[in-house]
Amino acid sequence: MKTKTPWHSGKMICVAVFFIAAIVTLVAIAIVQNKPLEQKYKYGIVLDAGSSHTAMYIYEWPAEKENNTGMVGQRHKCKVKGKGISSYAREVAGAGRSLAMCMEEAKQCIPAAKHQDTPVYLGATAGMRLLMKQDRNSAVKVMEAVQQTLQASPFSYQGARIISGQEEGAFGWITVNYLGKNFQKAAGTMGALDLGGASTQITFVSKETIQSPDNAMEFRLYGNDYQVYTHSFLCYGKDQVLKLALEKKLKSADTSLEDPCFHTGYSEDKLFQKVFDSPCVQAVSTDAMNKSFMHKGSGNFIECQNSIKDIFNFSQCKNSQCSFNGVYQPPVEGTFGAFSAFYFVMNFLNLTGQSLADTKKGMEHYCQTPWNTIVENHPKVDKKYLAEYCFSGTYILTLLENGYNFTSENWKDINFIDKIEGSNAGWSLGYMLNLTNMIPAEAPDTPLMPHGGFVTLMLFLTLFLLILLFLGYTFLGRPSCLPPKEIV
Ligand SMILES: Nc1ncnc2c1ncn2[C@@H]1O[C@H](COP(=O)(O)OP(=O)(O)O)[C@@H](O)[C@H]1O
Ligand SMILES: [Ca+2]
Repeated sequence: MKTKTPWHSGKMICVAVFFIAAIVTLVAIAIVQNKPLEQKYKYGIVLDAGSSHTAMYIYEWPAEKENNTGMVGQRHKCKVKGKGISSYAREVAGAGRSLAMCMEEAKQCIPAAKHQDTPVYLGATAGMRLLMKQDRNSAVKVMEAVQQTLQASPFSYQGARIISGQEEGAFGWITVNYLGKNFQKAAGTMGALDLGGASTQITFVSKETIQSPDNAMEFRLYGNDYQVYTHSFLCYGKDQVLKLALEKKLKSADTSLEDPCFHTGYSEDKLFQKVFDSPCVQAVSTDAMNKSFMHKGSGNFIECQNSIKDIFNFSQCKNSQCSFNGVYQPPVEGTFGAFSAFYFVMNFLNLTGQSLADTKKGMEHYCQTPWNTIVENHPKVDKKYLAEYCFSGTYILTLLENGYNFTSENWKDINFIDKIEGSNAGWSLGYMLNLTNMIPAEAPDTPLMPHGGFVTLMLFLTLFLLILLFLGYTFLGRPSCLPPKEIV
């Protein structure tokens, strides 16, 4: 007598084939679905036309994640050779030409197929704001020249304009908080301190209701409302402040000037024109402009600080409190990112992580070091920068402590930063994010789990059910719906 097992029955073979086919299909689908999607990148270009120089930034981001915070990163930075575009007032075509090399780099860096869809923006800051005051006609022509160069590139030209001080401050704040992924954190945002050559910006969220509309900016980002205090001080960038400081010390009849903000042994013949060529200082006669004076250092931090205090007006304030020059400012709150020249100078001086008292001691020591020692110790550093670090560091300390009212308690809340997650801190990223609508007002709906995770989970659950079914069949006997075993 032979017993025919169910495995030999046509029905069971059929079921088994279906089971196996189903598992193979599921595994295949899961593998295909989970294969990392070929990342499609998008690109954007921003030219930061500063008073001292222009920098081109190329940003990139995965196309399908453009509304997630922190997804846009800096792919490449190109420094334009030569000075800022405002220095081309007398030879405007040169401003356009100066950008050509960086635009060429952009063509190499961004895949050709993407050129047409890559937006390019140029934003000019305080150098051009000053030229606009001094010589409007030339300023307009400089902007036209840079516009022409950008329009001639294969990228999608989106505009070249002089941005306002409020925009410069606010977009710097957006950049640091976007890169720090702070917009979706409960911990709050970080203030932004930007020091340029011709202006400086302070931007932060204050508990206090902003008392002057010029200093208030409102944003709704990722479902949260932010009221931001911002102010840009034109002429208080470090290059213009040096002119303001020299103007205070120089009399038109002087042939030499002893300056505590420069090192002993430093001595340089300078034209009056170098000091008085800016709308930030009082004009002098053409005669006086052509004279020169011997700029000599005496290297004394305390005296330097006292001389720098003279360029701030601390006396008048129409609001509950002010920073300086009658500008309303609520008390500083929270942590701050201090970038651009704040970082360059304090990083050079090795004073980015010290207490306020130690920072002052460090400055005192640095300023009294003789010029020849400084030159010997830093043979590779550009002499122009090198000569000015004592002045710039002292100005930074004075601006932060006496201007913005940072104290020895909250000094540690200032972080001197160059980059966050590989991208430079500055207004340019925030500017592009804003213009491309990449920061949504409301938080995007996020699925419970990523797609890949979902497919994997479904696969495991299905396998688990199949195993249960199989075990159920072998241990508990055949379901009653199957035909009874035939005994032959
Ligand atoms: N390595 C460096 N050391 C010191 N200062 C620097 C260094 N690199 C750039 N700077 C200074 O940083 C400032 C940048 O200002 P910039 O962005 O051109 O002007 P603005 O923002 O006012 O239009 C300038 O004063 C420039 O001299
Ligand atoms: Ca700048």
